[in-house]
Parts: sequence; C-alpha cells; structure tokens
Amino acid sequence: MDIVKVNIKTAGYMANKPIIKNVALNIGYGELIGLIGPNGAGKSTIIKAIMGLLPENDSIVEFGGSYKNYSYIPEQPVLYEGLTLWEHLEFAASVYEIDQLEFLNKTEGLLKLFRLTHVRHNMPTTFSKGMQQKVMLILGFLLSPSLYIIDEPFIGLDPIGIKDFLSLIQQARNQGTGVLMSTHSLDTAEKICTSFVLINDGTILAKGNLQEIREQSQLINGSLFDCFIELLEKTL
Ligand SMILES: Nc1ncnc2c1ncn2[C@@H]1O[C@H](COP(=O)(O)OP(=O)(O)OP(=O)(O)O)[C@@H](O)[C@H]1O
Repeated sequence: MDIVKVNIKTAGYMANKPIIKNVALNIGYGELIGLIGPNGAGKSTIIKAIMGLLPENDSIVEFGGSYKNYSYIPEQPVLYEGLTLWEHLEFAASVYEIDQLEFLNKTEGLLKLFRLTHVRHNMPTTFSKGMQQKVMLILGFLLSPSLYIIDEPFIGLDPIGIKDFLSLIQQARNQGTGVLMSTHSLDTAEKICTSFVLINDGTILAKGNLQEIREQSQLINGSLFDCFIELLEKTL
C-alpha cells in the first residue's frame, strides 16, 4: 500500500489556464521521491495541488491511511514578527497538539542538531537565510507524519546543515516515512532519492529510478544531471 496516490488531471491558478497536466505519482513507505525540473516547470504547483491549496484543481489525492497526515516544509520561510524561535516552537506544538514531554525532547534534539540552541530566545526574523531555513526544518520535523513534503531544502543550508538534514530524513525513512522533495541539487538527489519525477512545462517528462531515467534518456551510465539535460534538450 502506498502512503499517497496522486493523480492530477489539471491544476493551476486561473480557470481554463492549467499549469499542471496529467501528473500521476505514488509515494510508498520509506520512499524518497525527487521532484525535479527547470525553473517554472511546476514543481511547487504540484506540491500545492497535493495539499489542496490551489483555486483550480482537478485532482485525486488518496492517502493510504485515509486521512491526510503530512508535514510540509516550504522553500520560503514563514516566520512571525515578534515571536522568538522558542515561541514559534511552542505555537506549533499547541497547533499540532504535541504532548509536552515529547515536545521538549524533540525540540532539544532538533535545536542541538541544527546548532540553534543558543539563539532559541531570539527572533528568527533577524536570523540569516540558512538559519531561517533550519527553523522551518525544525518546525516540520516536530511532527512525525507518514509523509514529508519538502520544497527545495538545500538552497541556503551549509554543508553541515545539509548533512544534519539528510540524517533526519534517513531516520524518518527507516521508520517508514515517505518523502516528496523538490530540488535543483541533482547530485545530492541522485545519491539519496529512491526515484525521480522529472517535470517540464507542467507535465511528466520522465519518471522512475536512476536506471529507468537512464534508459529513458538513453544515457546508460549518465548521471542524473546528464540525463536531465539530455531529456530536456530533446524537448527544445
Ligand atoms: N501564484 C501564482 N499565480 C499564477 N501563476 C503562478 C503562481 N505561482 C506560480 N505560477 C506559475 O506557475 C508556473 C509553475 O511555477 P512553479 O512555482 O510551480 O514552478 P517550479 O517548478 O516550482 O519553479 P522553481 O524551480 O523556479 O521554484 C510558472 O509559470 C509560474 O509563473
């Protein structure tokens, strides 16, 4: 059984102007699906369609456990003016109804992992871009859902932040959590993803594991980057 089956017939922002057409993908337990594609291809729009956040959306999104149980980590930090990092965490915990002991354990571990313990009483609106990205990751990882939806996590994170993020993802996957992650970091994606969905102009250009992507691009030993370029150049 999959965690979620997604079938987007059409989706977009305005009536009769679909941005996404015929995108189907499934995410299974423990899988990490890389959603890749050029700027403006429609990755974020697919994510919004899955979450039901688009005004125009002819999609079927079926969660295996029958209820929506996911955590979304956006590309652009969403932070509240006037709240400290700790207050952001407490606010999230009350919205998610996380048990106090679990909250304290988790936040301690996450703050330490991302090296933000010393600034927990400061305002994240004054943090650097990478520190703000880490705050969004901590907020996302406070929950233990069956699916993480992560929009471009790598931009702005330093190498240690990337390593720490990857270890969290790996731990979650070991427990069966699925991940859908959009990214332009193809070298990292190639190493960590179980399969890929390559989007171009709102539709699927190629899909499958690295071997299948190689076959579809006819680059038998190609890197994900080479296959991506090859497949895209064929569309020009
Ligand atoms: N709020 C919006 N209203 C109207 N059109 C939008 C909106 N957001 C995105 N679009 C359009 O939808 C298309 C796909 O954009 P989307 O943000 O999904 O691309 P993306 O693949 O995530 O790109 P990037 O890699 O640059 O983040 C683009 O043509 C964009 O102009």
